[in-house]
This record gives sequence, structure tokens and C-alpha cells, in this order.
Amino acid sequence: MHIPENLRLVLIIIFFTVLYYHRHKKENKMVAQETIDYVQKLIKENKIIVFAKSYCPYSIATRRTLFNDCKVPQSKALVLELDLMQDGQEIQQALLAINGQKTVPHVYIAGEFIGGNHELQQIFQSGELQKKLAPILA
Ligand SMILES: N[C@@H](CCC(=O)N[C@@H](CS)C(=O)NCC(=O)O)C(=O)O
Repeated sequence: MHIPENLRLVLIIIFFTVLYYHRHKKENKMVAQETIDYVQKLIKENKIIVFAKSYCPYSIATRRTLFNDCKVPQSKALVLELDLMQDGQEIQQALLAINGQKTVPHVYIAGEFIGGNHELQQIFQSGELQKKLAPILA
């Protein structure tokens, strides 16, 4: 099928405009204060909490570092798989409002926001992670 050059250009522009507004709308969605309070309560009440997604390779790497390398017992950490939860998207929006990070995982240790997997791996390599975990695992 032949599509004239001009029409092709217009279609491409429309595609990217729709894509941009779709993303923008998602980012600006209001989060209920109730959800923010709920997420903050979870962070406060769990010494180690990871907001993850089940298919995400960065979340998988974070789990591996915590549970395999650092030998954190499953009972000492809460891992929430946001993609498998009905309110997962809302929780992710609340996390964005709380700590400004758009991607998963979100790692918290003793109430402190560590960051994503990249930051977790950095402090694992430096030995800082093991120091943060020591009082929790004692
Ligand atoms: N630098 C980040 C990368 C994490 C990342 O790209 N995660 C993807 C999923 S695998 C993500 O959150 N995408 C957006 C989303 O799922 O909302 C890290 O090390 O944690």
C-alpha cells in the first residue's frame, strides 16, 4: 500500500503526540493522600521493604542480592509485586510522590530510601548494605 510522504509524516507526528500525552497523563495522575499514608505506614512498619514487579530483571536482581547474597530471611523482608496487585499502580504513583523515583524496584531499609537496584548494587559492592542489614539480621 502506498502512503504519500506527507501523510506518513503527519501520521508519525500524531503517533508521537498521542504517546507523549498518554505518558504525561499517567505521570500527572493525582494520588490519594490515603494511599501515600498507607505506603508510608508500610515503609515504617517493615524493616526491609521492596516494591517490585514480578517480571522486572532489576527487581529480580535486587531479590537475589538481598535473599541469596546477603542471606536475608524471607520473614525479615516484605516484597510487594506491584504488577500482581490490584492497587499496584496507585502504590507506584504514591511512591513517585514520596521519593521521586519512577521505576521499580524501590528499596527501603529501616525506613531509609536506598533507591533502585542500581543503588542497591552500589552499596552492596561497597559493603554499606551489609552494614545497614547487620542490626536487622542480628
Ligand atoms: N535504574 C533502575 C532501572 C529499573 C527499571 O528500568 N525498571 C523498569 C521495570 S524492569 C521500570 O520500572 N519501568 C517502568 C514501570 O514499570 O513503571 C534500577 O536499577 O532499579
